[in-house]
Amino acid sequence: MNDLLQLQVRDLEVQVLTGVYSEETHLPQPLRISITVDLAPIGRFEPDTPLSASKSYLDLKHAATGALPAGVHFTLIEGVADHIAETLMTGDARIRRVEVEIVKLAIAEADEKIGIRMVRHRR
Ligand SMILES: Nc1nc2c(c(=O)[nH]1)N=C([C@H](O)[C@@H](O)CO)CN2
Repeated sequence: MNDLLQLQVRDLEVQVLTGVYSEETHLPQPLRISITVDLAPIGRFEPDTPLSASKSYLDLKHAATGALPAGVHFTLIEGVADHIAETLMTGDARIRRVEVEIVKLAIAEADEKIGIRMVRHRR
């Protein structure tokens, strides 16, 4: 069985211009975004192992915030997920798999969670 290091950011609330319908196409709306990235870990992390031996989980947060293009409307939240996955994959060749979950907060009528989970593997 292969060893695995997963980095995560969970429940990040981000305002994104997204939506299929005309009433959604002008204003950003809140998405709750969670990301998991799979890496092959080094053989052992010692107390003094530097960050360069792993990957900063802050890079995941950046992919879902600052790296999203301002002013671009994503018709589907799948497009948001793919932009995040591509930012992470192109930024670090060690990443083997990216999982992005997005909940569209504005459409919940009670406490239900409506959205997607996308998994992209490096090819
Ligand atoms: N798979 C998806 N289904 C739907 C999306 C989406 O982005 N991906 N979006 C909508 C609408 O924008 C909806 O949220 C507005 O109420 C519907 N289905």
